[in-house]
Amino acid sequence: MLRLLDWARPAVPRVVLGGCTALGASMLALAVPQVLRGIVNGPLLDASAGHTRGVVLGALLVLVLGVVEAVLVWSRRALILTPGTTVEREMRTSLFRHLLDLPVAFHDRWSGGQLLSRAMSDLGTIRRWMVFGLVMLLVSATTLVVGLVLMLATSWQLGLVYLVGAVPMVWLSFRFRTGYRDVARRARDQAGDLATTVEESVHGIRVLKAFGRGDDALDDFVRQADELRATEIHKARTLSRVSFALGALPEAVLAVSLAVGVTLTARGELSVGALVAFFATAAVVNQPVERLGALLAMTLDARAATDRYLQVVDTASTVTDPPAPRTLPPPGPRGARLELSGVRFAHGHGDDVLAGVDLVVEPGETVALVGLTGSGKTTLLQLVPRLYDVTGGSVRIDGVDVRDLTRQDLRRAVAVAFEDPILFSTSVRENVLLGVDPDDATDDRLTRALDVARADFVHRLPQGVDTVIGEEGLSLSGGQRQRVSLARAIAVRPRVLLLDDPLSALDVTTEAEVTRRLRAELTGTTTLVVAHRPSTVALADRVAVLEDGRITGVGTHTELLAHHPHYRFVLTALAASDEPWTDDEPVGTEAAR
Ligand SMILES: Nc1ncnc2c1ncn2[C@@H]1O[C@H](COP(=O)(O)OP(=O)(O)OP(=O)(O)O)[C@@H](O)[C@H]1O
Repeated sequence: MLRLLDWARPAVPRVVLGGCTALGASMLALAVPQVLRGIVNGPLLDASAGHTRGVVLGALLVLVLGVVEAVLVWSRRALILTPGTTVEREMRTSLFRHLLDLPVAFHDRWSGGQLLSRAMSDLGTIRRWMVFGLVMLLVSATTLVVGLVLMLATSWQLGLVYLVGAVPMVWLSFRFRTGYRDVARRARDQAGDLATTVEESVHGIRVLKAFGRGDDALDDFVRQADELRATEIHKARTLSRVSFALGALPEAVLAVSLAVGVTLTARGELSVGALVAFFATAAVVNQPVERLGALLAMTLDARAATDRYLQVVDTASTVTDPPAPRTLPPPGPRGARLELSGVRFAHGHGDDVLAGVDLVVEPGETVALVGLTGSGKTTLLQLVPRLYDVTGGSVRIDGVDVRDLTRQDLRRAVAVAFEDPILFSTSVRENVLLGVDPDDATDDRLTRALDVARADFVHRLPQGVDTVIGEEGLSLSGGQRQRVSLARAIAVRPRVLLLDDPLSALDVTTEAEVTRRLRAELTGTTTLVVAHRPSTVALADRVAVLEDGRITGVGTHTELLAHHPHYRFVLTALAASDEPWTDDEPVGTEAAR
């Protein structure tokens, strides 16, 4: 948990100061019994002393000590509150920054709910522990030690009785620590799974409703909620057992001490004042002992939360900037040369999806990538902007390996329109200009991109391009979202444009219009487009066939149709699942032009 210092360092002075005030308050509480001893042994029992005056002075001193203690307790809260929230914000920001930096492969493995629960409830737990648990644990431990010393000094026999009683308490605390640690971690992981279920159900609410599977989702949720409840009850039982023991043991020890103490006083071996002081001190010391269970539980919860937090933060990003980055040569008038040589890739520890892809897209050229479903077309596209890194071979833009560029330079040069267009809950303008440098984010750039993507419907939205579109653009239709997403890729004016079946949700007329405009616009851009429809192939100068993880044919549509059996097979499969495909369809360079 020392690792928390990485974020908490600036807050340390105030936390230490807060800890000191809390300690001061505890010490004052321990001072009260000593005043009592003075009162009992002095003005109360000593007939020669001025009774009333002494008692009143003593009472006044106790009052002052009480008031100062209260002020110190208040100061602790005031001192620690702000740094606690600051540390939480810093840790949350670090986590989010890191999540943005981690490669897509990481996000493939991690569910949203697990990340969300780390960012929210785990960090809340860590903050509460830092500002309360940690401080109180240290203060309680110090109070305990100082109190024990005072008790031993007051009467070594009674102090010894108390110390012997402390042995089972320490043993119990250690046992509790081992048992509670695992269950605390399990509860947090289960809460993360539950959050994932909520997130997925809300995300897929339309599917659940359309298929009438709401009850199944609810059953699933209730099962997970029950599991979490069982773990929480197990946790609470473990804590209540130790809390009971830590509450009852000191009382039992006090009962024994009382018997021993009264005997010692009766024998004249201990003054009445010392006896009173011992028990008043024991009453102060018992408070932290009784709190110990809850504080230990809080600490172990915070430890589980810290482990979960560090698990993400310590995951190294595998897609990083090179130590000595290269820059791309100045852009040519026709776009960049995209070259994939011997490219291999496997998702996780699975089989190779790409097993030696060789493909060159010349400057300004548009190549359509065609292959059966699951052949790896989307995967191949994602290797260019380094959403994943190749496991073999290389991807080069104008002769420079994409891994030798900084990610910022690379993403300025490459833009992608994904098949599933994700839009953010911001305005159309911000969505479209997302990848454009702020200095270049002009109205002209926006309008032109919207025009080419035939997304001019946005001008008819209530606030035009400033209309905030719903979560993931849900308030737009599928085709509208695709066009905004396409406009976003075009607005970057990249050297290399990657389109993953970007027009699949458009009607035939709109698609033909977008295709025409794209062809006119893409003269200075090299484009690789995944095609599922003949009309998308119409965009292309050449077609590349992806088969068994390799490019097995490159040529115009007509050439491939004549000589490539797998191409014909893919086309038949695509045509069967889509619109009719005929030989005289206006596709390929010759036909399209
Ligand atoms: N994130 C992932 N993790 C693990 N495997 C994946 C992942 N994404 C894709 N795959 C697998 O990789 C293979 C290629 O998938 P990919 O999406 O690249 O195919 P595709 O040719 O684009 O398919 P489609 O035409 O249906 O869009 C598939 O077998 C798929 O199951």
